[in-house]
Amino acid sequence: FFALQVKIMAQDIQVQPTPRQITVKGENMATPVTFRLEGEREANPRAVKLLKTFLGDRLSSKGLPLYLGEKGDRAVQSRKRQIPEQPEGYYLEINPKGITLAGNDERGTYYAVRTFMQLFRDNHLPQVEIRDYPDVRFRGVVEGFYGTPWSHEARLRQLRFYGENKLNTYIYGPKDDPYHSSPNWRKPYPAKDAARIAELVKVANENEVDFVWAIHPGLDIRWETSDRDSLMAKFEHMYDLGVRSFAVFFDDISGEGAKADRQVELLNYVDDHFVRVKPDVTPLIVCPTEYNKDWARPESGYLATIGTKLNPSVEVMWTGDRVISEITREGVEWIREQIKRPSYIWWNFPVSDYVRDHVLLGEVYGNGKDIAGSISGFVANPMEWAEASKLAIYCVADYTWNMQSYDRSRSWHRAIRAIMPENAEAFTVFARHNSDLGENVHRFRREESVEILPVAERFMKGYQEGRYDERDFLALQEEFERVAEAADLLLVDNENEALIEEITPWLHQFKILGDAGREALVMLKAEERGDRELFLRKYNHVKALRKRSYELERQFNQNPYQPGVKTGTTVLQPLVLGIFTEATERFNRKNGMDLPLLADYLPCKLTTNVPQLEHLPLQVYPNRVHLTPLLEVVKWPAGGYLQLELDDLYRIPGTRMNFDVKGDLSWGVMEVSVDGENWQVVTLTRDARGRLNGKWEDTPVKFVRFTNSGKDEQQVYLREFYVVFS
Ligand SMILES: CCCCCN1[C@H](CC(=O)NC)[C@H](O)[C@H](O)[C@H]1CO
Repeated sequence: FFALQVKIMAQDIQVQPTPRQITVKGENMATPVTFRLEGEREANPRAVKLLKTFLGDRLSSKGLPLYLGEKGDRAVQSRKRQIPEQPEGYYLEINPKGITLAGNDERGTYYAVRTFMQLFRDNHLPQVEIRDYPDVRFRGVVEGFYGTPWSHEARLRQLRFYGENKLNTYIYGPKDDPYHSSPNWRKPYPAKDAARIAELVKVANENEVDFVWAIHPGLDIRWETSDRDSLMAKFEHMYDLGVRSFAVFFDDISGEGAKADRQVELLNYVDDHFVRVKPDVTPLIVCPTEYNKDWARPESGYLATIGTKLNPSVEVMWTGDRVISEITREGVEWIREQIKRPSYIWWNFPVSDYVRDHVLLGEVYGNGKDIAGSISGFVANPMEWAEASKLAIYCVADYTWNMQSYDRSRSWHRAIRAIMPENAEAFTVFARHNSDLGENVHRFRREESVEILPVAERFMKGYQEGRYDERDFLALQEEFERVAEAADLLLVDNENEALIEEITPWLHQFKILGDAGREALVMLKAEERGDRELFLRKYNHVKALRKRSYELERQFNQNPYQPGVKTGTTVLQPLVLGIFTEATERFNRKNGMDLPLLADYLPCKLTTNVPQLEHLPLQVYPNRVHLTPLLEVVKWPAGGYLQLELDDLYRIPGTRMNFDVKGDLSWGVMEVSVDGENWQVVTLTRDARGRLNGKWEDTPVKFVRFTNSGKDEQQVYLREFYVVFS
């Protein structure tokens, strides 16, 4: 019986991340009024500071002894053999004779204190022994996305969050910071920015987080000593600010900067003449140009060069089989062969810079639990929404510390309670329906609205076949009510104002979705009962809600890539549209009316024979359609075309393309057609910024296409491509 009881008690002891081994040694004990701290002179000063701040006036020269220190320190000598050998491992013991917090190294001691703080209750302490250590050596976040870099305050909050969750790495590499990348990577930071970096380093150290400063020189680096010296000088400048961990990113570049042997020569030089001569700098990290298997060209010999010529101590990053992909055992073993060392995973989730109108709040899943042996690090690339990214980061902390025990749902629920303790329920509803990315260029998708999906599918099928289960109807009604409630509760929540500020546009959209869902269900019943007056009232209400939704789309989160605010796109939005459409069509038939359905914009179909454009989502507005811009270079073959087919005949008062091409654009031809057979050429003029503009005011047309009519493949950046209709 006792063993069972002990087991039950072990489960209800919640420590984050999940420790490797907890043994309950007896009943809970009363929390001592005071503690006598032993070992503070030798122990990790950051651990001492954290513990003393936490215990405050419970510290005294009398009281229960609390032994703190690293393996070899006198205070924890008697427990030396109990301490795990692994880096950052620790041993924790609480019993009526005393408490031991002993690390295998300084960080281990710090983590023992963090665990103790989580176990602490004012009136009782569990009698436990914990032996714990992380699966993955380097764990954390790489701020490596395109778009608005995180604010200084957001970064400070992140570093404290990492300290609480035993993440030990933050890599500073925002693509749009001009001092990280071109044009100013050669220049020192202006004083104000430099002071902020120095503060980040200080707070990172307090939280036992390595602040890794990354440089992204590849867009315009010249393989001469002058640029090598510029890079060295910049690293010295960062060293003077307190930075002790460095990275070089060669991702998303082409041309000169992408040459493997030149990169390796530079990296080995930096390793030999900077990293290894400084007494306290951690191993250099590089993000290679071929950073995923999809882009790896065996014939280029790029990875082979990295594997055979790059100093073995340099860490090599990897995003998996594709730019955005789940990390599998097979995948990490493949890359390990190529680069002749474990890879340092750069996981491109929850980054959303290619689906900027979505927030990604879903569970962290799909990565192997058996990859720890083949990787040296695992850092997540987050969204530009720092607080919202904490949900996934919390789960990554859990997963990378103790893979075998990782449970995606348990971790996700704990993350929500950690981030929004008061409104955890409301935030859970919101996060459930804001997790998928929608159609996107990388074709990476996530589950969304998992619980309600079977009910929604069964209900819609039943409704269309003329009989549905009333219980399903009520379940959907309940869900839409929860959606509306959650939105309002979160909009007035003040426990995490930074988070609410980030997601407010999506909360407004979520409220509209909840209201529209409930009203669409009322329409359905009114139509069934033949209650014309009520039906028309609710019909108009839903259309008004839809219009408000569009207005939000154009007011918030404007950016040149995926402007707007999408929520519940995979299940709830289609469900509302489906119910509204079916009810309205039935009403029209029964009453000889022709109420228009929701102008779900003018449907517009894209067809193309340019591989990279095949799955390009369109941004469609009542009178415009935009192609989603692409970050990577597009290879446009000779004869390659892109065609937009409209639902009706329209004039085209304006069309604009920006391919970011300095040179000749005469290979590009724009044509329009009524029937898709006979085409007329549209005259294009090139404006001062190199953009192509055109219009077609003659007979209305149904098709617009753009073709590379030259004989060579063209390489362009799809910065902007839109067509206005009227
Ligand atoms: C240009 C082709 C798209 C690449 C997209 N990657 C980038 C580079 C990268 O992944 N490096 C490892 C940024 O980091 C970005 O955030 C992330 C996802 O959009």
